[in-house]
Amino acid sequence: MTHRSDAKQQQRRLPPRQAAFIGLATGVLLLLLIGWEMNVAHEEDERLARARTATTADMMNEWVSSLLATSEHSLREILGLYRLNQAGQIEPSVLVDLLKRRRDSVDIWEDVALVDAQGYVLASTRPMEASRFELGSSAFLAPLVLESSSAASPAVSTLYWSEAVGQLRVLHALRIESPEEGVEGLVLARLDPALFEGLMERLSLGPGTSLALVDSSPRVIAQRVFGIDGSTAAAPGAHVATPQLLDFLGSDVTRDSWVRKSPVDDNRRLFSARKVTGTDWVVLAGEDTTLYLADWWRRFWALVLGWVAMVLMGAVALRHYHHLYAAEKELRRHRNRLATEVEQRTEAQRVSELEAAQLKIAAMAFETHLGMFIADADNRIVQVNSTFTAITGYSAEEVLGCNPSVLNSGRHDAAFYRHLWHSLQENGTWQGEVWNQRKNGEIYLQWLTISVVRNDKDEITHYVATLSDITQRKAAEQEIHQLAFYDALTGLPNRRLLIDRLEASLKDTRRDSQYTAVMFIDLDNFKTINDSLGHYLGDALLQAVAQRLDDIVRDSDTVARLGGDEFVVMLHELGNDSEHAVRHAESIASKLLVALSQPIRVHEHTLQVSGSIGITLFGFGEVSVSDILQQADLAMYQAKASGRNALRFFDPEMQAVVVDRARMEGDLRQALHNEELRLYYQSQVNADGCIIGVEALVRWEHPARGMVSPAEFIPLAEENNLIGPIGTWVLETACRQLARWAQSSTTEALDIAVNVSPNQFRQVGFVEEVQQILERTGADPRRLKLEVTETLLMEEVEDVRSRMETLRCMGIRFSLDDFGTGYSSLAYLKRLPLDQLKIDQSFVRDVLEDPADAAIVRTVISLAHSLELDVIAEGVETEAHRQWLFHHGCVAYQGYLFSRPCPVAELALDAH
Ligand SMILES: Nc1nc2c(ncn2[C@@H]2O[C@H](COP(=O)(O)O[C@H]3[C@@H](O)[C@H](n4cnc5c(=O)[nH]c(N)nc54)O[C@@H]3COP(=O)(O)O)[C@@H](O)[C@H]2O)c(=O)[nH]1
Repeated sequence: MTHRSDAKQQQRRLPPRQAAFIGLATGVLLLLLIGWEMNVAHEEDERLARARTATTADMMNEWVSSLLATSEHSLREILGLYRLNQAGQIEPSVLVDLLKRRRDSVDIWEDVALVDAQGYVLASTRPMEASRFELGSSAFLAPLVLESSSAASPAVSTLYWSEAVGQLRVLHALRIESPEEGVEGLVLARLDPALFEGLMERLSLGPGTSLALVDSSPRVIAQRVFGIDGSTAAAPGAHVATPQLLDFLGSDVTRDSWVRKSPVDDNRRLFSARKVTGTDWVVLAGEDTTLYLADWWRRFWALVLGWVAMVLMGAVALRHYHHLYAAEKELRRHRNRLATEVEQRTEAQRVSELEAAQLKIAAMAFETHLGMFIADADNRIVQVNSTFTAITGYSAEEVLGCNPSVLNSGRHDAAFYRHLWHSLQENGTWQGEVWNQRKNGEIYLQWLTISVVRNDKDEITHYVATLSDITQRKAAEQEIHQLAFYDALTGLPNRRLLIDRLEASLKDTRRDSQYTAVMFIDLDNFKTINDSLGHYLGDALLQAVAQRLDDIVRDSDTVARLGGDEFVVMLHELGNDSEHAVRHAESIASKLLVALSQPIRVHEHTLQVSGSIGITLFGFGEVSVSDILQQADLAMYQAKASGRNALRFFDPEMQAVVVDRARMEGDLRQALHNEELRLYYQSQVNADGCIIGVEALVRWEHPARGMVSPAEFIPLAEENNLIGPIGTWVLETACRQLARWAQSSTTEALDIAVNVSPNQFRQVGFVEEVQQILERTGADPRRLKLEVTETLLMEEVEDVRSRMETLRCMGIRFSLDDFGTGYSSLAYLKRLPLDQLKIDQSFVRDVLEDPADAAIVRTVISLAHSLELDVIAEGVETEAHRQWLFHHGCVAYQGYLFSRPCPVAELALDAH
């Protein structure tokens, strides 16, 4: 019986050959499984690396595109300036000035020039620029001027050797063309590739990554390699013509990726390539394969070693089995029972050894570079891997049995988790970004994937979660975003973001019909400070200015830095009432001017700056972003021309006025030198109609404009510090006339009244100058009357009084001009050494019709009488005026009734 059953068992048991075959098959199967698993892991690691490099390449593409968009915008602005120049509205000298300001405000521009279709330089920011660009010989420039089909939008060049700077550079060019003239020329901006490299340097990407900007030749414009010893970045100009890159450049695709040895440092990398939008430049973001596959190799070797161990154990087991089988055969007849037991034990041992090997492989697979934890159906953690511990800081012992909520940061609300659980129940999976908290309290961002495991009865048995820390990637993305849209020095929005916001605001205002104000701010004396105290202090000053501007506006408004010392403030939602919007914008701009002019403490220095602000409003009607910025810029230019620390609004005619004023200012500087000023005289008569004196009134005989009224050029002279020399000339000419008249008995008693503007009167040395003129000309001071206005008396009254006293001691008299139109304080009438009140012509004009004007004139006359001052009325045009004035006690007159201002030769002095 025992023998029979032993024999039966012996028949059922596998012969050693079959067992060896099965063992071999199992080994091969496991090898295949390992191969499959490693392949999947390799693809996954490569996919993740590709995603990372793609993100970096996209961001870099976005960044470079944004810089070029800013450059393009400014090229178009320069095109606008060129048109104004062509229309004669901008002087060539002003054009160069405006080009320089545009260049200083675009970070990536080194120089900018306007060239005509033959390549002759019309205007350039580089004083030593060659006078002609060889357009025809340049493969880049020639098509722009010669081929009518080439793009109207700007184009970027490949790297070229610039003779002007003696280094490699790239050009950004915009064609100037019109339907009538065809191609008229080019706007050319020269870009220094070092700038792109400098910007890349600021990125702190992960180790083993590289970034390159390549032109279409293909040569490196700029490259950076991050955090790998022995890896070198290529110098600008290095050729990187790999087959993959050449294929990519020659194809229509705009994005691609490949793995190959870098032609620069021979390191094997995975590259993601992007064509920079609107150009044939390429951004290449690379990641070193040895780094992103490091985990993969660790797992590969662990699995291979595990497999080898298992094969060895299997071989040992088989060998053992073979021995036992033989022994069993040998002892079959004698020790059937014993052999059966041995066989059973052997079988159990074999199975447990195989199971142990399989478990070991599974455990190794669990140890991936992603954090993993498994929770049971009650959501209690049952297993974590070492990467989980590395990411969260929690060891397995600390979290086993705990709810995963131990990782919660508190940043997500209940609705977030409700949605997560709902997705798990419905779809069996959920993935997304989650803010979690490490054991040390640090909050970090992770990418979490949760999958549900179900049994045969479709009941949930486990949850498997993988998590990866994406804080660094997010920080890099944020950094690139910051660099693309914000100014690195001040942290304010840059030109690109400002343009985006302006575009958005244009859409909003069209919808809501609300005004938006745009203010262009330029610091008046920044360049001097920057040049004299150094860029370190200049930068600190700009940061302080940015802070001040930002402090004044609302959070919903925008303060942006365009570059250099140019800032833009955008005030949103100013309502639909234009007057209210203007008032509001003016009040904010005034606050900004006050804030800017306060002393600024910067690194032991106390600095003082001021600003000029140009304002434009939009909200109704069609206008483009470019128009808005140009309007504000021109308004700012006018503010600067008006004497700085000022604000100006733009209106439709303003552009022409600005240009006209700039030209007139230049001409006025020449007027004295060219002897274009003339002194006219208007007689002043007494009650009998006899001339008792004259008022000296200056005229400007402009060679092209004819006779220019002082009402037009005196304010301009005041704003540009020209009033001093002009006033001196008037005074000296009038005094010479007095000296001449003193020689004739007919004219010796005539007075001359000379207008003195407040700025002229306040000038240091004015009193001494009057004295010197009197000495030089020999004029009798008692015949000289200085006409001052009320505005002079509003500030520093003591100083004014003391100067007037000194001049009066010399014998000079004072007449108060335009009395009644301004401050009209009785207090200063009493305190100041005045001799005469002059009734303003605006009251005399309507004295017969307007009872209010009549009352004012009566009051001025009686005031003069009671203060024992003379009184004279100007603007007397009719006999009725004269009679009314005479009737009310005024016995001195000036006006067209008696004579118009005229050259001295035409004065009717015989009436004296
Ligand atoms: N600082 C200086 N200011 C000067 C000087 N010369 C002139 N001015 C000021 O410019 C303003 C305009 O002057 P003008 O165009 O010469 O006008 C004067 C007269 O022509 C005009 N006037 C005189 N009589 C009449 C009249 O009957 N009707 C009429 N419509 N206008 C008349 O009034 C002006 C004189 O003004 P006032 O000086 O207030 O007496 C003017 O403000 C000048 O002051 C200069 O050398 N320096």
